[in-house]
Amino acid sequence: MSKADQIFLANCQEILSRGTWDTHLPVRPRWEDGTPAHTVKCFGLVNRYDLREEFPIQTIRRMYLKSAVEELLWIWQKKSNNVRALSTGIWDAWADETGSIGKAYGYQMGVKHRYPEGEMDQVDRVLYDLKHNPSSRRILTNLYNHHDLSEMALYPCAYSMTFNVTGNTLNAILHQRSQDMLTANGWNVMQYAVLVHMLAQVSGLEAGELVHVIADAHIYDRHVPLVEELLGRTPYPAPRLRLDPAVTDFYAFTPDSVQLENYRYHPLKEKIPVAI
Ligand SMILES: Nc1nc(=O)c2c([nH]1)NC[C@@H]1CN(c3ccc(C(=O)N[C@@H](CCC(=O)O)C(=O)O)cc3)CN21
Ligand SMILES: O=c1ccn([C@H]2C[C@H](O)[C@@H](COP(=O)(O)O)O2)c(=O)[nH]1
Repeated sequence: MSKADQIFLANCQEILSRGTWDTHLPVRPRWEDGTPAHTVKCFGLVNRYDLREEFPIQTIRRMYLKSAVEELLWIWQKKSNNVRALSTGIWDAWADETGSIGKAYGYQMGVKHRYPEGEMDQVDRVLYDLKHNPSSRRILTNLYNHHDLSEMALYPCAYSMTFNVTGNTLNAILHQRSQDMLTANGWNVMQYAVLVHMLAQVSGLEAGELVHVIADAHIYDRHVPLVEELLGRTPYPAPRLRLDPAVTDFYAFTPDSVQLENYRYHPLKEKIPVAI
């Protein structure tokens, strides 16, 4: 049984049974028809995924790993904030007429900062430190730049990665301020697990643990029946992740560098509506 399913189902069970509804509060997100999108939530979930044991991907519904990796590389490798650089339409609702989502995500990754070693952006600083300063306790990225928030279409949700090298193992903590459990929990976990695998491979390290810290873990009102359907399912074993072993430069990975072996999943008939 996939560990990612077990964790997701336990989180959802907890949110539905012990969570707090915001039905009586004014909320920002809307459904496509303009109705306020309310949620039930738990605060402060911490989930640990041991990437040495298995790849954390859900099997209780089909997960689109290549699309999730495409979005990850859009942010971390292309450092783009334009949805025209994405083949899926997942960000279209937040883009302006030029396709831009403002100074969010990839834009922040591409900003260069001055260091004694020269000018580097956040991704290049991580790659440099993993290679040259593996004992450093300062290897982290942060997209939550208060100075630019007013120019972001959506404030970053998965906003920080802290990397830590222990022996020959690369561990990481993903900090997330807000998590739409049904749409994006499995999506964010599998894409950041792939990132840890990619960074480990190009740095001569082994991927270790991914710790996911979620401040506001919520289920939207219209997702509750779908989550209840998923809670009744029996997960399959996790598939194996195959990352193209020939890639030694982070900038050479593509969504096709990632393959799943023996991915079995349950079909989900309904399309998941996303609150905007
Ligand atoms: N309310 C909300 N939830 C989110 O998860 C979310 C936002 N807003 N806004 C920004 C991004 C966009 N995200 C998204 C949006 C849509 C899918 C989605 O439709 N996923 C489908 C299939 C994708 C595909 O066809 O490749 C899925 O079944 O996982 C995933 C992430 C995550 N983020
Ligand atoms: O990677 C992502 C991006 C977004 N989300 C979700 C979390 C929330 O449901 C919305 C953002 O709304 P806020 O009011 O700004 O919190 O998008 C996600 O889960 N993962």
